[in-house]
Amino acid sequence: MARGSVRNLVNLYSSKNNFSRVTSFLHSYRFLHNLHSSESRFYPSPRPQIAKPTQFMPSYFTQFSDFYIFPYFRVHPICTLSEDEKKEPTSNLSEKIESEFECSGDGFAERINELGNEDIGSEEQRLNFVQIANSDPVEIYKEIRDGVKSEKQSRADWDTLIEIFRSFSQSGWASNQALAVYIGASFFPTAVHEFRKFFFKKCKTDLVKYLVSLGPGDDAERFLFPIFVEFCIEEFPDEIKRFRKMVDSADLTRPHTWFPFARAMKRKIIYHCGPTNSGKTYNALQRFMEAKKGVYCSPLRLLAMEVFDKVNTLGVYCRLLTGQEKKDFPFSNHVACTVEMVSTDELYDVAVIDEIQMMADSARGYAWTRALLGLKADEIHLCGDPSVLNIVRKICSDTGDELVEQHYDRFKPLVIEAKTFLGDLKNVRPGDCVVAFSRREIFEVKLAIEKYTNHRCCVIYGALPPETRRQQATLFNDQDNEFDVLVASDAVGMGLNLNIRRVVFYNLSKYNGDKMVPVPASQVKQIAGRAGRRGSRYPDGLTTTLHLDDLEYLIECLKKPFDDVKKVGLFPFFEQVELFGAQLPNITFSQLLVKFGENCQLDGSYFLCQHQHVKKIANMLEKVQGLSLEDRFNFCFAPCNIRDPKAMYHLLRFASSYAQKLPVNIAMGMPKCSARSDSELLDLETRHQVLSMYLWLSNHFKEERFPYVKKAETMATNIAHLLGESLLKACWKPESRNPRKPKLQEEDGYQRPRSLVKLQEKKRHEKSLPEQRLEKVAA
Ligand SMILES: Nc1ncnc2c1ncn2[C@@H]1O[C@H](COP(=O)(O)OP(=O)(O)OP(=O)(O)O)[C@@H](O)[C@H]1O
Ligand SMILES: [Mg+2]
Repeated sequence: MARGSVRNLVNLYSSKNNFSRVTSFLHSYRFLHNLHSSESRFYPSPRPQIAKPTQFMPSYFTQFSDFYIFPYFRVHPICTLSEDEKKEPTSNLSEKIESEFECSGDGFAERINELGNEDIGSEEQRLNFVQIANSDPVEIYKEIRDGVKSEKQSRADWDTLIEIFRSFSQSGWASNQALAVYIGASFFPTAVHEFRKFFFKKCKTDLVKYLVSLGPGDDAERFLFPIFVEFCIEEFPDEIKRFRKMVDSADLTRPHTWFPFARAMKRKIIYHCGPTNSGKTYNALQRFMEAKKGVYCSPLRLLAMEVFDKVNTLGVYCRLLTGQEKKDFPFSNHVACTVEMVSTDELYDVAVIDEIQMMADSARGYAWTRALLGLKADEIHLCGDPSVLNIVRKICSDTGDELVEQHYDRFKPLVIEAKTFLGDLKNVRPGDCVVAFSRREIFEVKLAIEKYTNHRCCVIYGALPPETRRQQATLFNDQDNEFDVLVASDAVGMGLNLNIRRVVFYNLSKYNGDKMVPVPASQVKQIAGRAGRRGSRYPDGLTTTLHLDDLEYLIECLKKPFDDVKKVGLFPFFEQVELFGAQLPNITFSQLLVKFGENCQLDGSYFLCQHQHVKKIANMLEKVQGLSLEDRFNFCFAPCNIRDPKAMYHLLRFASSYAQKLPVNIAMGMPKCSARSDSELLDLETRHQVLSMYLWLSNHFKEERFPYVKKAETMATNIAHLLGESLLKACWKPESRNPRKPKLQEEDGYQRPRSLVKLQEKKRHEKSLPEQRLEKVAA
């Protein structure tokens, strides 16, 4: 508090009329200050979380011996002034108050001045108010509790009192603070309702008058809250205990302590930090291959397959493990797996975690976090951009691991080309990769290029099986054929080594499940970085946009420094959800997940990964009887496209058979030939996804319950083959998987895509467009 403010306060304090208002203000100010300082220490994220007072405060209550509430009210009354001092404040008072309030507050002096202008009534009342404001809330509570019937109040005072309690029951502040004493948000309104009844029944006139003088709002809330806490502790011990147990079981703080074996090791973490195409993965894989026993964790099945093939070719025997496939190699000590599948039980000499920046991914981030925290390896190589470097440093200081940083530069700078496409796909050249962000656009581009030029296009997008993507990549990389252009979605963005000369962005906006949004800069960098890989036919990379309108955004993205990620993803293990669920019988699994999300506690460096996908499947499986909680949990993580009703239907069928203890069968025919239309192509994609799901389930449940694994594998291989064949001759207009959805573009012929960036950044586009130039930017 500034010295001037204290003087002001002392002056006000000495003026009789304002004595109690100032005291009450100090009261709430001190109270706020206490709470505020605990907030900033214990609520590191903007989202209110439940403080665990055990960690920082001495115990005070005997019945709840490990938490402590509002020490100032109990230990120091707000102003420890003698009676004489109260009557005649001296200049020493300013020092006294100042030393007690070592904080400053915005608007504090203004508030004091405001108080100075308010009149609060008779001398007797003033003294009463001072006494009440200085009283210990425990005493106030006891007085109400032990009192007889409430005294008669005026109509106006009752009305104000009702307003005060209404405002208290709706106070977000009070509801949040109540969490610290284990009054849950859902129980808070009931608790306030009971508190109100209790208060109205027995309160004394002085107290009512004092509250009325404060009026509805912050001051009254701050005054009432500690009394409310006393009431709750005495009246609702069972609710408090139950909620507390629930909160403790949703404790996701200190996740590094979940892996005691990894903590017992002294691990060496090597962070290969740099932009795309700088040799990060290459160098990490060198160590992996030299090791006696190693594991490579991949962000994609396709990349795991690539490493599996590559290291086996180089004579290092390696297994493959993804959610869908297990390929053993005799005498192998090495394994290439998808990051979700990595074992934290096995001991390794060297582990590689590729694309470590994916720790910050809103849905899958938890898998990278788990691998980093839990892998039992003497040496762990992380490959990624610098965005998570700071948080990895913090994690390593928490875990006690040694961190070595190796920084890399791009082998060759990425060059931005301007004014080469001019909105016309006819300007496509061999080695171009045209990037679009929806399946529909991908086929529109392919159709247009093949119709108006002599080029043939390969396609890569998320719904294609890895085998088909790989076949398309090989076709594109191979020079001895007419397929010299690649049309791809963002699925091309990670790790794959393709012979791309130039990445051309068809547009720079994508649908985020709700609306069209600009593609984030980090993703633009990642995708553009696919051009010009070392050792490929085109070591110098180029990138551009189809439309000049988008060029400025591309330049901006590539110039932008990497984000500094502040939080990485976490998701509870099944055991944590199970423990939490035990506190909440009679709710559905999907409700349980929602409750967990609401109540879990996280450190400031972590966020809870999104689980809409999981909740949607949980909802669908709700009616299936006979599944244990663990079965439900596992079914919910099956790789199922939740927007595809056919895939969802098959998942439901698999779960129902499993629950009835029947052998789970595929019950799906095999198409005889490749697709002749887009709807047939979509059907092939869905069938492959269903088979992939079957194989995934067979690896995550008892295999004997899924007796048709061999058949599913054969069918999946054949369908991937049919998909490849279909894509070679695909020359049809794309259809939507969901026909009811409004179409983003017109059906007839090739339409110029509308640039969302253009709309969103109209202002910027009013400026003159950049001159034709070649600009070197390190991506
Ligand atoms: N020292 C090297 N000798 C030979 N080839 C190399 C060397 N370093 C990297 N390469 C090759 O350069 C290409 C790019 O390397 P790498 O895949 O390791 O890059 P990266 O930094 O991991 O890129 P991304 O971020 O896109 O995954 C690969 O084809 C790799 O084989
Ligand atoms: Mg890499």
